[in-house]
Amino acid sequence: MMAQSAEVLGTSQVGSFGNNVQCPVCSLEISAGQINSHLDSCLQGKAVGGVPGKKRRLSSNEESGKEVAQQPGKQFGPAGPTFPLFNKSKSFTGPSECATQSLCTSPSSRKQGVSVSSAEALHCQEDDDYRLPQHNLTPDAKKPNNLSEKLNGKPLADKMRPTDLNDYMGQKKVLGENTLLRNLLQSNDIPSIILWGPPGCGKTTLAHIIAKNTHKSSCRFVTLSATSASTSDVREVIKQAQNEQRLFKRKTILFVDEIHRFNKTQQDTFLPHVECGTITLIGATTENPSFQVNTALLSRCRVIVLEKLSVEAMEAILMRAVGSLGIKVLKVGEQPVHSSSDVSETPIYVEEKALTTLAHLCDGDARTGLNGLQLSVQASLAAEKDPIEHGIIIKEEHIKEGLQRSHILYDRAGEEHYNCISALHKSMRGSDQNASLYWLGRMLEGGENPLYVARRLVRFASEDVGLADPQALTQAVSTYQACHFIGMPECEVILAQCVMYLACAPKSISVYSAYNKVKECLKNHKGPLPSVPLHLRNAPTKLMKGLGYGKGYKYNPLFSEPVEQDYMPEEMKGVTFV
Ligand SMILES: Nc1ncnc2c1ncn2[C@@H]1O[C@H](COP(=O)(O)OP(=O)(O)OP(=O)(O)O)[C@@H](O)[C@H]1O
Repeated sequence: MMAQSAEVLGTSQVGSFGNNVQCPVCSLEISAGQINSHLDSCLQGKAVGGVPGKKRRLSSNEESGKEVAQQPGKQFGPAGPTFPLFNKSKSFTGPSECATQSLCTSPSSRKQGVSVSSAEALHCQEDDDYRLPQHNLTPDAKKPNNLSEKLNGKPLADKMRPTDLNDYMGQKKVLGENTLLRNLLQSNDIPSIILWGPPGCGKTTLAHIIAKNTHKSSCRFVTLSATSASTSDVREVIKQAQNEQRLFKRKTILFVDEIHRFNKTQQDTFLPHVECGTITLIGATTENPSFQVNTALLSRCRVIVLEKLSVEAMEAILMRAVGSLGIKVLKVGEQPVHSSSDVSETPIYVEEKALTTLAHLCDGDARTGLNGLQLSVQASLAAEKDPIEHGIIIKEEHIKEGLQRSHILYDRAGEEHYNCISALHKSMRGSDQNASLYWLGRMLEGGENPLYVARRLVRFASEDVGLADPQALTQAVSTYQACHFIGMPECEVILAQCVMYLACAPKSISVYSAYNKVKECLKNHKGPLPSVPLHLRNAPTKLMKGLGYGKGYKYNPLFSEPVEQDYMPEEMKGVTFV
C-alpha cells in the first residue's frame, strides 16, 4: 500500500537526484528502482539503502549510541521514519538523554521542545526503554547486587512509567470499568481531550498509554511541550499532520504537555484542525482549563479530571517499583532471612511501614514518591560499608531522609500538618519571632494552603493576644483577606508580617479563659436552663408586652447615674467568668 503511495507521488514530488529519488519520509536519496521497497521499510522503521556518499554523518554522540534531536529542515538518514520534524521524542527519550537529567528537575524542565514520533517509532522505543526485564518484575527477584546499576540512568519514575492500562494505578473515576475514557481507549477511538490534574498524577503516563494503543491503528503520536515550542513548531506539526492524512490516511494524535502555557494565538492555531479531525489533541495541564484554555478549543475537547493519587494507588506504584528493583518487602516484625545461595548477593529489604510512610508523604505525586524511593535506596547503598555481609534494610527514616532531599517533608493531610501549625502557634505564644517564621516557612514551602494558616492566625489574635492588643485581630483578618485576594506565592510575606506582629504583641488570655468558663458552666448545668428574665426580653407585639416582656427594663442611656439592674438569670446570681 505504501509502495502505491510512492508511485502516486511520482519522482517529481518525492525529489529527484539523477536516477535517484528522495524518499518523502526520511528524505534519503534512493535509486528509483528501490524506492517502493525502501518506503515500505522506512514506514516500518527499518529503512536501509540510502545512496552511498549521501549517507548522513553520525555525530560522536550518535555513534556512541546517544540520540540527538534532529533539526527541522535537516535531512537525516534515519533509523526509523523521519520527517523533517521527526525528532526523537524528548518526552519519550531513551536512557542516554535522561541519564543527564537531575532527579529533582522540575516537570517543566524535564520536557522541552517539539518531539515528534510515529506511533511505530514510539512503540519500538517503549519496547527498548520502558519494558522492565521480566526477571525484575517479581518482588523476590534475585541478583540485587545490580541495584545501583538499575538505579543509574533515567530517574526511577521514568523507568517505571507504565505502558499498559493494567499498570496504571488509581484514577478509577475516569478509568474504571465502563467509564467513557476506558471504553474509548479500548475501541481506539480517542477524541480530543484535556487531561487536568496535579503534578505527578499520571497525565503524561496516560498519554503514553494512549500512544501505545494507537499503535494498533497506526496513528502518529506527536508531542509538543508548550514550555518551549513556538507557533511555527505548531504550524509545522499541523502541516505534517495534513500531509500524513492526505498521503497515507494516517491520523495524528498531538500531545501537548502543559498546554496552559501556550498563548491564545498558539491555541487558536489548533482550532480548525481539531475541528476537522486532522489532529486529535491531547492536552495536559495542572491549571484549571476553564481559565487557561481557549473557550473555543475547550468546547472541542473533553476535559478529563485526574486526581492526586490515593495512598493505596501510591502503595501499589511503590510495590511495583521495589519489585522491579528486586527489593524484598519486610512486614512488621518480620526479620530478613538469608539463604546460603545468597552469599554473593547483597540482600536488600525495605520495611513495609517505610513504603506506607512514603505513600502518605508524597501527597499523591507518584514522581515524588518514586524519586524519593530511589534516593533513599541509593543513600542506603552508599552508607552500608559491608552490604554483602549484612544486607541492607531500608527503614522509615531513610525514606524520610530521601524524600527531604527532593521534596520538603510536609504531609499536608496528616500529622505533620498538625505538628507544624502547633509549633507555629506555640512559638508565637512564646513571642519567638524566629521560630514562628521558621514554622510558617515549613508549612508554606511544603505546600500548605495559606488560607488555612491565615485562619489560625485570626484565632490566635483573639485567643492569645485578645484584649492586650485588640488591633491584632484586625491585622489577622486583613491578612486572611489579603491572602484570599492574592494567593501564593505573593501572600507569603503578608503571612510573615502578621506572624511577626502576633509574636511581638502583648498577650492576654482573659477573653479566651472567660469564655471557656462560660462553656464549662453550661456543660455542667444540671436541670433545665434558667429562662431569660422578663425585663431583658424584647416586646415587639402587644401580646408580649401584655405578658410582661420588657417590663421594668432600665434603658441605660436615659440614666445619668449608674444603673442597678440584674442581667443574669435569678438562679445565676453572683456567678462570674472574668
Ligand atoms: N496512575 C499511575 N500509575 C502508575 N504510575 C504512575 C501513575 N501516575 C504517575 N505514575 C508514575 O509517576 C511518573 C510521573 O507521572 P507523569 O509524568 O504521568 O505525571 P504528570 O501528571 O504528567 O505530571 P506533570 O504535570 O508534573 O508533568 C511516571 O513516570 C510514572 O512512573
